[in-house]
This record gives sequence, C-alpha cells and structure tokens, in this order.
Amino acid sequence: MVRGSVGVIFGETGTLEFKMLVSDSTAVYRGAYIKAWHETDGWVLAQVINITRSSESFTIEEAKAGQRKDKSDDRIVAEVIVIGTRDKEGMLRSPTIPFSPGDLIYIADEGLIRSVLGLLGQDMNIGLLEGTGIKVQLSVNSLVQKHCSILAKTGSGKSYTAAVILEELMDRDIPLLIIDPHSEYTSLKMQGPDDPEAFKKYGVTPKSYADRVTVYTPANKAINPDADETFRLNGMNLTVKDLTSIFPDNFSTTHTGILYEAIQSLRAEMETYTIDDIIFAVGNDKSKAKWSVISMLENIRDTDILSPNPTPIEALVRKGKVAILDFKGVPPDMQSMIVAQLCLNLFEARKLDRVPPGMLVIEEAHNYAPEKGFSKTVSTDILRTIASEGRKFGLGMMVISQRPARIDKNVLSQCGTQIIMKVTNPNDLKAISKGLEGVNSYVEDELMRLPAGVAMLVSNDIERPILVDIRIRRSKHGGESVNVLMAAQTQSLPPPPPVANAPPLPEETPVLRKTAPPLPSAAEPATIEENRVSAPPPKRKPSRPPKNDGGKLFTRIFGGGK
Ligand SMILES: Nc1ncnc2c1ncn2[C@@H]1O[C@H](COP(=O)(O)OP(=O)(O)OP(=O)(O)O)[C@@H](O)[C@H]1O
Repeated sequence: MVRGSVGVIFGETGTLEFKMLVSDSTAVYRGAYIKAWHETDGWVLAQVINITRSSESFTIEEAKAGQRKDKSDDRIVAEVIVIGTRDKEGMLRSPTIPFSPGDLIYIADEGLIRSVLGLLGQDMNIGLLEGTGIKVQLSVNSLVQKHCSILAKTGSGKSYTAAVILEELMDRDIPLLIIDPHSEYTSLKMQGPDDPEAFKKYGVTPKSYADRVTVYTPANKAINPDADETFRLNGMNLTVKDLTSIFPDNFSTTHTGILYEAIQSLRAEMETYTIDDIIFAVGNDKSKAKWSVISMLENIRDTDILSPNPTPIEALVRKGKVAILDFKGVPPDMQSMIVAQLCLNLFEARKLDRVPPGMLVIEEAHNYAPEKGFSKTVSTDILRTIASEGRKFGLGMMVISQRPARIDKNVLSQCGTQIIMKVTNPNDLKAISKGLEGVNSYVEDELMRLPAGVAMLVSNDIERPILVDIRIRRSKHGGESVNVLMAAQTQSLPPPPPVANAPPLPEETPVLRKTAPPLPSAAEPATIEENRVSAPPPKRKPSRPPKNDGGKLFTRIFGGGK
C-alpha cells in the first residue's frame, strides 16, 4: 500500500457511493472523512458510514483458545458515501462518472473538509468536528437571524450545548433574553471548574458572565431568593383583550361583555385605571355573572404579576447584557401568559428599534409553542410570528426542547440551524426527519446512538449534517441531575407533621404567601423594585366581601390556601 493511504476502492462503484478495502484497522472509523482521487473531478471528499470485518481463516484451536495469533488476513470493508468537491465557482459537485476500482483512499485534510462541507464560518467556536481536531465555527448572523433549535431527549446535553452557544453570543455582546423554566441558566454567572486538558483541547478558557447576567423572577424573592430583580407586567389601563388573554379559557362571552362595559365606563371617567378600578366597575353591573368576573380579576390581581411599575423591555434587552426570566415557583399557565406578553412587547419594541437586535431563548419550547392537538397556550401565536417575521427585524429565536414532536411545526420549521443530540422516541425522530432537509434513515440511526456531548448539526450554511463534539463550557453547568440516593442518605428528615394540639402556624409562612411577601430583614435590604412590588397601590373599596378560599389560582399555586 502506498504511504499515507488507508485503503483502496474495490468492487462495484458508483458516483455517490463505493466500497473500500481498508488497509489498517485503526486508520478509519465510522464517520471518518476520507478523500479519493477522481479522474475527472480531482480530490473528492467522502465519509465512511459503515465498516465490517471478517475472517474465515482462523483455526479451531485458535477459536477454542479464544485467541487468534494472526489477524493479517482479516478483511475490513468500509461503505463510503461521496460528499463531493467544490468547482471553480465554489459550487458543490459530485462526480458524474463512477470511481475507479483500485484507486487509493487517504484521510481527508482540513482544507478539503472545510471547503467541501462549508465550514468556513469564522465566528462562534461550538466544538470540534467529531473525530478530528477541526474547530466548528458558526456564523453569528446566520445563527441568530435564521433562528436555531436544540433538540434532544432529556439528559443528552441540550442545556449544556445551549449554554455553549450563549457564551459565544455573550462574548460578542449579543443581547439575550432567556426563558428559563428550571433555573438552569443562572449558573452562567459562575466560572466553570478548571479542567486544563479539556480547555486546551477546545481552545477556550474558564469564565464567569456575572457582569452581564441579571436574573429576574416573576414570583418574588421569598420564592426565588437567588433572583436579582423581580419581573412585572404592566397593570395599568388594561384592555379587555389584555385581561382575557391571561386565562382565555375562563372568560365566556357574557364575562367578556361585562368586562367590556366596565372598562368602557372607566375610560369615560378617568385617564388611568388599575385592575382594582376594573373590579370596582364590574361590581356595578346588575347581573349575577359579575361575581365570576370579579373572582377571575381578583385571581389575576392576587398573582402580583401586574404592577403600575412594569419591568421595561428596554431594561431586559441591552447590548452585551443577558436577562434570564427564571420561572421557579410560577405555575405553567401563568408562565405562558408571561411569555406571551413579554414576547409581544419584545417584538413591538424591536420593530420600533427601541431595543437592539438580539436573541430570544426559549427552554422547554414545547410548553410555550405546543403543536396542535397536544395543548393550547396563549404564547403560541407570538412565538410563531417571531419565528416567521423576527428575521426581518434582527430578532432571533433559539428553541430548546426534549419533545420535538410536540413543538409547533411552524416554529420548528423556521429554524435555519438545528442542533440535535441523542433522540430515541420514534415520534420525535419522525418529527425531526420530516422537518429537515438532508436527514435520511442513516442520520436517524446516528441520532439514536449519539453519546452525551455530541450533537448533529444541520444548517443552511453547511452542506450536510455533521457531528460536533460540543466544547467544554466556560461557565459552570447548572442542569446537573439530582443524585437521589445521595440526597436521601445525606439530607436531614423533614419535620414531623403537626400533632393535634400543636399551636397554629404563624400567619406569615413566607414561602407560601405570594400576595404579601415578608418584609426584608435589616441584613437584606430590599431593592427599589422589591419595595415597589411589595407595596401595591391602595385598593379601592372592595367590590364584595373577600372570599375565604383565596381564589382558585391562588389555591393552585400554593396548595390548600390558608
Ligand atoms: N459537551 C459536553 N461536555 C461535557 N459534559 C456534557 C456535555 N454535554 C452534556 N454534558 C453532561 O451531560 C449531562 C446532561 O446535560 P444537560 O443537563 O445539558 O442535559 P439536558 O438534555 O439539558 O437535560 P434535561 O432535559 O434534563 O434538562 C450534564 O451533567 C452535563 O455535565
């Protein structure tokens, strides 16, 4: 065999595939990029998709001993698919006449791999082309403008990979707004543990992003003490649509009619009005149905998410800054409502250039933009709009989910870059391959076997799906799963249930009360925002005697009520 070659083409050949007799069992592996000289096209890039090894020459003695002395007769055969070559105009071409049996095969060099695959981006370092030392660098513009999805089954490395991309975007001062249902991204503030070898391998250094990241809680600091700020939506001059879109299933036509009349009368009377004013005005209605409307409005008011001092979108989306909306302690239907309102504000603000171009990151996207037939949420429409129109306004979206089959197809299909990690659920695999060009049964097979930390990258900018060994995070990873056994063995037991004659619990049990969070202690001075939120405007005279059960939503959020 000629020096440097790893095999020879043999048997029946085609223009898109051929077989190769491998000369050295360690020289090529499944997925390896190789090159073959083609008589008309020159060097052509190809990839090994399967390898088999066979031997019929060993003796019974060798088999009995479980050892073979001579393996030199083993026949190692690789199945190869042709990727192609770039012509003078830079177009990808594959040969039109078959490869020639007997021609030698070599390991492909970096230049050929980069140019043929289209790995010419110079921006974001997300890792290494699997099995090589070649850096995979994506274009920031393309990834942000044309949206991106990260899909994988749970525990395969979605949030790790997302954080790697977010770090790269932060290093380039791209504003980010992250919807974080499980407090996984707050650890961007912390530097990752030192692992010199891994950092050297991927060409990065550990880093904390604490100076860029602000964590917002739509609940309060008693529920989420790690948050930096509270997040509030506008509670002034709410329209019928604003209110009914919060919990659309609860408002019938009659309820909407009552609300409409009440708000009309308020508008005729005053320039600005609060939700308490609306409750008061609804109280003047003559019908019995008003009590249901009042109850629903009180439920909305009691969540505390509405405030006369809402968090401005301009504070969340700023050059070089990252806002994390940490949904810890916020019930799911409230989360969708908040995502809907927030994204509407974001889209409007971006259209009017009130905030800079940036990226909206949606974790657990199947909950906020579910596919028809799975569930319905108020946030789907605006997320669809951003997916289809965001690009025009420089508003990108990163969609992250463990259930690709359950995400709205209109949203998923708009993502120009797909990063897919291990997926085994057949419906999810089907959803992925349906939505992507260039994903065939070989690719589906590959997806089921991917090890943690390796992703398949499918992008408009890259000629065919590639596997990427995702780089180490610069910041600390926050999505570690809980070691149940260790927790059970080390954590102290919860206090025993109260005995019959035990004294009642104090009136304020901080974590459970949301409408009146405890005042901060002297050691922990409250921020201005906290004071603002914990002291709502004086309420008008109650429109009816308060109910003892505290309202349905309140009960749902906090369990049994008082
Ligand atoms: N590129 C990587 N390098 C090193 N470790 C990784 C990498 N990707 C994932 N991991 C490890 O794999 C584990 C699971 O990753 P991650 O938390 O990102 O999974 P996930 O898909 O987001 O899971 P979930 O759906 O439960 O949130 C983590 O403990 C992480 O440390």
